Amino acid sequence: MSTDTTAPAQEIRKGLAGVVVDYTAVSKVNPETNSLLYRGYPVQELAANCTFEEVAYLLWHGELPDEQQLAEFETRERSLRRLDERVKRVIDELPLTAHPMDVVRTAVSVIGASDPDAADASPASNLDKSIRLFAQLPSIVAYDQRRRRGQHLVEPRDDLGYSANFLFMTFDELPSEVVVEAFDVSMTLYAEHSFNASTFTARVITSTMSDLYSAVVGGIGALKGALHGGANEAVMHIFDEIGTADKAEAWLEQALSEKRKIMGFGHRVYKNGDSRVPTMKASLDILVEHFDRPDLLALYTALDDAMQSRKAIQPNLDYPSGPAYHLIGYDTEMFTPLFVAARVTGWTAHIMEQAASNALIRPLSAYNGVEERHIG
Ligand SMILES: CC(=O)SCCNC(=O)CCNC(=O)[C@H](O)C(C)(C)COP(=O)(O)OP(=O)(O)OC[C@H]1O[C@@H](n2cnc3c(N)ncnc32)[C@H](O)[C@@H]1OP(=O)(O)O
Ligand SMILES: O=C([O-])CC(=O)C(=O)O
Repeated sequence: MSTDTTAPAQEIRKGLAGVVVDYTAVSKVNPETNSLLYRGYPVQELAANCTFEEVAYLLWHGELPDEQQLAEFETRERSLRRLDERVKRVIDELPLTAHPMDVVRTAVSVIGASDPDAADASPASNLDKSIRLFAQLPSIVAYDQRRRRGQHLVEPRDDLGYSANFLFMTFDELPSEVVVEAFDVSMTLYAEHSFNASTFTARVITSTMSDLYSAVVGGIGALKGALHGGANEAVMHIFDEIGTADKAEAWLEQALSEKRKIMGFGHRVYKNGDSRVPTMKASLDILVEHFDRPDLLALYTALDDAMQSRKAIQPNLDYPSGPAYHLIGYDTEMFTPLFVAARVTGWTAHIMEQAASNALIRPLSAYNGVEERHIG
């Protein structure tokens, strides 16, 4: 059977590699200068000087909040943290065999289905929904982590900031300042990254005039994959597989001979290193010191060194984030849901941007199936 090999009118860029599909004012990734700007601010400056709440506000509003705006925003966020009984019931119904990303995806879906204003896509309503998801995702992730350990739910505390409360709800104790800071930095670094696969998914869904919750659920589905957000979990599985630093080189040799992708390395846009890695690595170093785990740092360094001499492919943000979340105390399967809690800010900023200047996203394909034929 012959196939239609008609040459397409335009060059096909597999995976849309290098294709510019729209403008965005949310963030700028510049691989040439190895920089990442959120609304014009270098992400390193935001990580060093701002809380994650301020960064979320910036992504949504385009400007950092002044003192009063921040106080109002914090009060509102803290008032929305508690989960509805229905969301808790649905989480309780899900088997522990379900991946935590499936739990988060389902919980967001339930929040959307429970919102009588789900279909209202006005800017005010979308902002409202974004703040609610921002406030409730930590409660969902913390609850799921705890139920997997047979522990009871810990209610949020509205005298704590976002990251301190997130960790408190997860571990039922007040976290040390060092840990809160490292976690907060990771949230800021994970918050936004232009037209990555999950954000693009959310924008495609928004472009059909679907609702914000549906777009976020789609984003979660896209983030789950190991080539995207799922890599932070996969990094830790690799570390477990390798065991100790002295085995890293031989492990890598074997993995590459089997044509395996080494998780936490490589990037579609950055080819000379991910702009966020030095900041997250500095936080990892602090956590290693705090938890006295030089062995983990040795393994981190050994695999990175081996990868550099063998392939010269740089680590991406998932490489330092995975071991950082491990040290903080999360189970490996919870790492990508932590990414969701951060990235919901970027997704929703893009959803609002797409909705404000919409065009249905519908590319073309070149046909390479069988030529026209007829029945009989
Ligand atoms: C927060 C984030 O989402 S960051 C991304 C997280 N994902 C990962 O860490 C998964 C591992 N990395 C990868 O699979 C890739 O680097 C991706 C998917 C992130 C980027 O992929 P692409 O831009 O499509 O790069 P591509 O796959 O074309 O790589 C170019 C070459 O480098 C190789 N390469 C890239 N990354 C890796 C890796 N992690 N391990 C081994 N080889 C790799 C490819 O095999 C390819 O080699 P080839 O030319 O001999 O075929
Ligand atoms: O930009 C990408 O392709 C992936 C990434 O690093 C992110 O989403 O943070």
